[in-house]
Amino acid sequence: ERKSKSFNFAAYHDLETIYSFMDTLVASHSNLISKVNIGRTYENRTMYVLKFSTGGVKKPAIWIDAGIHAREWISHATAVWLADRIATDFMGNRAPVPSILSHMDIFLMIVANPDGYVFTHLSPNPHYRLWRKSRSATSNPKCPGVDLNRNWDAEFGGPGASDDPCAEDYRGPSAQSEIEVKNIVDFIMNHGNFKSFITIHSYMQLLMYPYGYSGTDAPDQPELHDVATSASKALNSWHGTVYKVGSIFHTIKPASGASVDWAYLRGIKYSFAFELRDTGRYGFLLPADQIVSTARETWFALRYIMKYVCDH
Ligand SMILES: O=C(O)[C@H](Cc1ccccc1)CC(O)(O)C[N+](=O)[O-]
Ligand SMILES: [Zn+2]
Repeated sequence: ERKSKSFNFAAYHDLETIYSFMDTLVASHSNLISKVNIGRTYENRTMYVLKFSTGGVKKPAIWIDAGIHAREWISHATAVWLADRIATDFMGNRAPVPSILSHMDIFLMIVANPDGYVFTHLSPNPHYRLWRKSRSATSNPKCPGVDLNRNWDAEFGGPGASDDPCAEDYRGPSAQSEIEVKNIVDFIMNHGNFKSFITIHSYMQLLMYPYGYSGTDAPDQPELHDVATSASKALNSWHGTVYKVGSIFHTIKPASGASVDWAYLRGIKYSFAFELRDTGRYGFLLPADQIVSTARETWFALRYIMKYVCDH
């Protein structure tokens, strides 16, 4: 039985509501969870990461972010549910969360692109609701925004990214030019002890690993493929949802400047990207009545990955 007060996990919420959910969660689990301000966005909103820790200094850490693409609302909603689940499993002494948290810290960023997320709530009109990028000024006043998943220093400017500000995969003027990306990079580099980097997107039902910028196998491809395959089986065991597993390049598309490749190239071996439900029927407009089942099956995969990382 969850004592998550009256928060409605089966609905999509705006930024203000997500931020107050975070405050409530921290307040009711002050021994486990803290809220870390990692900097501001282009439009001067605050970027928050939830830190789950049982103490110690710079324990090996796992990074999970959601919402780097504003329209992928199921990713933010899943991250909200995951935050509550990690807390309740820890408090309820439910394996494997206590043992994971005795060895590692978990950093969960529910909204990696706050400016874009707010923009998607301004109107149901597709121009707003289906916005993907950030909201920064570009060289073209008619086309603001950078694709924050093409702005990382990982083969920046390579295949699968555009130099046209009006393109959905506009990479920005230079690697880490976007403050939202720079804040995360600085946080992870300053910490210096991350073992796993997991980014949550939608849709297509995929569990992917590096590289996106090239079709060549990453040195750890065999192990990463095994972990992702086992994780997708754990996910499938719950509701029967089928995920495809593979490298970003071969599974969805070439993509340079992506966060997963950046993390892997920086030595964060266990780097993965989730593409949540569905496979196209609703796409980015996934009905709210699928939030909890999507989040729960995703937890089974994440739990597997975190336990694997903890054991290796
Ligand atoms: O294009 C993207 O950044 C993701 C695919 C992806 C995911 C992780 C690393 C590189 C690429 C696909 C999506 O989630 O954005 C859905 N879409 O193409 O709109
Ligand atoms: Zn995405």
